Amino acid sequence: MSRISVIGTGAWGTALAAAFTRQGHDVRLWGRNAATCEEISRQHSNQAYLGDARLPESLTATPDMTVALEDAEIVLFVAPAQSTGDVAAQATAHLPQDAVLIACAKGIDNRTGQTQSEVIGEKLPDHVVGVLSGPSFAADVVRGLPTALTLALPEQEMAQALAQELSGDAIRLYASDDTIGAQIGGSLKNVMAIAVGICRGGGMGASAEAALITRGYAELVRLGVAMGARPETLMGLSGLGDLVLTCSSELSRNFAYGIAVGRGQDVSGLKLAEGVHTVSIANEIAARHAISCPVMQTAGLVLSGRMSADKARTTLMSRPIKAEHPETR
Ligand SMILES: NC(=O)C1=CN([C@@H]2O[C@H](COP(=O)(O)OP(=O)(O)OC[C@H]3O[C@@H](n4cnc5c(N)ncnc54)[C@H](OP(=O)(O)O)[C@@H]3O)[C@@H](O)[C@H]2O)C=CC1
Ligand SMILES: O=C(CO)COP(=O)(O)O
Repeated sequence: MSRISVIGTGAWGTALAAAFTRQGHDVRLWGRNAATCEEISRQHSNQAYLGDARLPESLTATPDMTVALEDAEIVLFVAPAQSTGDVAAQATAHLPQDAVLIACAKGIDNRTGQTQSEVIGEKLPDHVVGVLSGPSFAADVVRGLPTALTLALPEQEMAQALAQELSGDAIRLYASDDTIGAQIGGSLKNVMAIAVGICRGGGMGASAEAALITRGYAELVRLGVAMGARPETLMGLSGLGDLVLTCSSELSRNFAYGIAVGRGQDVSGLKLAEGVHTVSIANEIAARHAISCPVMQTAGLVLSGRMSADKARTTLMSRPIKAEHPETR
């Protein structure tokens, strides 16, 4: 049994906290909203983010970092990607010396281009920093449905030991030492899911969606490898696995966001879609590495209002004809 602290009382933080509590760990949640913390601790629900899902009675949440992080052995960072740096800075004064930190948000810091583990590592340089990522909807995990994820730590043995410790009936963890690779899939699949959503919302057909997923995956691999990911990691749960989930279910907020854009609907009230915040920096990084990413680039243009969904379709369809796998020829 481990003492786990979870930073973030949104859908994913709360779902992970519930799942690890059910697996017998001593879990404490931190959230910035005192009323949500009170609801989790006393009513065992988080209506705003997880509707009627029932949380374990022994799970408590607090807006006080000192209380949340007391004696923590493992700390999961689960605030939205662009706020990870802020919450990591807030945690500095309260973290036990040996706590292992795990980045759970999916996105690239749009000020620095850093992955989540790099952001955390910069603020908290004396700690081991790992990554938890893979195909997993909070709505499934909070209900105890089976999920498999990648747990990456800088050393394989350490990852293996922690994967063993944290796996249980509902969460099965696969160990990896590719911390960069385990974050690229989760960050870029959000952008691809928006692109595929635009295609769905624009009524472009299932064949076009399959083409976008496949060509989007080719971009994800090209850019991921340039950023330091191992190709096999991108083929795994945190890459292909998450791309498949997010591009095929309307439970995905990124996919749903894309659908709304494709239909020409107002997106201002929609839930967090991390791809919207990652697309520009991902395109910047691709340009820096001279990696061709037409799907991501087109998605960026549509999302910033500089291109219509129809124009995106004709742009992608009229690109020069080329080999499917130029790198193998
Ligand atoms: N939902 C899912 O199924 C999954 C999500 N993820 C990833 O987890 C991350 C978090 O997503 P998720 O929990 O779903 O998001 P939600 O939108 O459900 O919740 C976001 C939470 O973060 C809080 N928050 C927002 N800004 C800040 C800030 N600046 N400082 C501290 N807390 C803040 C919000 O608090 P408040 O209520 O006060 O606004 C809220 O509790 C994302 O990167 C997402 O991609 C990964 C796997 C699955
Ligand atoms: O990352 C997720 C599933 O693995 C959740 O996807 P959305 O953020 O698009 O809902």
